[in-house]
Amino acid sequence: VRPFLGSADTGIELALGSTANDSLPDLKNIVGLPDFEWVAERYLNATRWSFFRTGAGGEWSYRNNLESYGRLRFRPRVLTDITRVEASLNTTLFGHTFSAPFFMSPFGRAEFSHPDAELNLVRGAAEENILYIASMHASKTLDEISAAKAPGQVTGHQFYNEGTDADTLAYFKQVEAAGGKAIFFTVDSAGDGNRHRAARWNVTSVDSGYTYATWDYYKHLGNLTSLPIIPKGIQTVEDAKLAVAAGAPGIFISNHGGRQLDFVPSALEVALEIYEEAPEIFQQIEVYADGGVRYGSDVLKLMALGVKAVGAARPLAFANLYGVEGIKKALQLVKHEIAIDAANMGLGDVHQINASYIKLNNPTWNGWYS
Ligand SMILES: Cc1cc2nc3c(=O)[nH]c(=O)nc-3n(C[C@H](O)[C@H](O)[C@H](O)COP(=O)(O)O)c2cc1C
Repeated sequence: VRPFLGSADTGIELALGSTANDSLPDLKNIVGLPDFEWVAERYLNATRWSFFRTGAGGEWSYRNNLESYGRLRFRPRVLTDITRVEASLNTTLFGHTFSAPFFMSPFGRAEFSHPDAELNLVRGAAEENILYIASMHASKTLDEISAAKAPGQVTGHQFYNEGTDADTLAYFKQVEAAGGKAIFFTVDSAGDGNRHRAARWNVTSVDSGYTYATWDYYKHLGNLTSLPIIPKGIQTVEDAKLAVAAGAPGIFISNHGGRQLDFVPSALEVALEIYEEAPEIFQQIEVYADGGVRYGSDVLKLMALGVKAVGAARPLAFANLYGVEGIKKALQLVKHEIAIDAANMGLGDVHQINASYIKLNNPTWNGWYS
């Protein structure tokens, strides 16, 4: 067992270490996404903390999600005009324009960090014009989430195959009525997740049991809705190709935050595999990714390989301790980091990033960094 640096030491202990465990530090003292996790670990009770934090098995996938960004180096360019980079962040996803190439990944049981649960998530997303993808296992009902939406707000909705076609059709109709514009079909959870940390507190997956889902079933789902259906949980280039062949308008590279199967590749590793073996996929369809994203630089590394937009879940679950203001602050921090990091890489337009801005075949790629 080697020591694992879950979060870089950037001095939060020195600054906020005297905060009592039952109080939240002032939001103005939060300087980055990892700070919300530091707060949550001290503030939440063991059951709630363990539900959000858990990974599968020995949590190697969880750690690797965080650490793999640290193995890839940038190749920044200098003396280019970057003064308009902030204005370049707008990103169009499934035909709708948002303020950044960043979105909020779906997670269940948001009530564990705030009584208003998903209502804060959807409201914060609206105020910052960021895509929010609601979990099918949200604490609030879809009607409640829908009622909290701003007029015209575009949301995505996550789907697990857990019932009959009639149940699925009813859910899709509800999503459509709620103004949902895309379905994210979670495909990485065919079996239950082996979650030791969560099992100790009896808060393992909400989606347990064995799930029937095949590529034919994926195609069949297209008969039940006209919304784009994006498979969430793609982890190999083979499956990325099968998704294209099945007519998917997009794919979502994800390992469920390392919560389903231990020893699976991080999003960065999967994106690299697709980049090396079938780079045309990034042009053919929209590619989304998440897992361990905590800094603007993580977003940029995935985008350099061709990923269109990048998500995070746990940081938003923890930011929700502060309600809507926490969600807004988290989204503002990420947007700002993406912009200033892109500027320091010499990018006048964040969407011009490509693989020449990262060092492929770096000797540290296969080694541990921390
Ligand atoms: C507490 C929690 C609950 C989650 N619930 C769902 C879910 O209901 N559906 C789903 O597709 N993914 C779910 N996920 C996975 C996230 O959508 C996302 O893929 C992953 O957490 C990203 O990694 P990150 O938490 O390191 O950002 C959940 C993740 C967490 C942490």
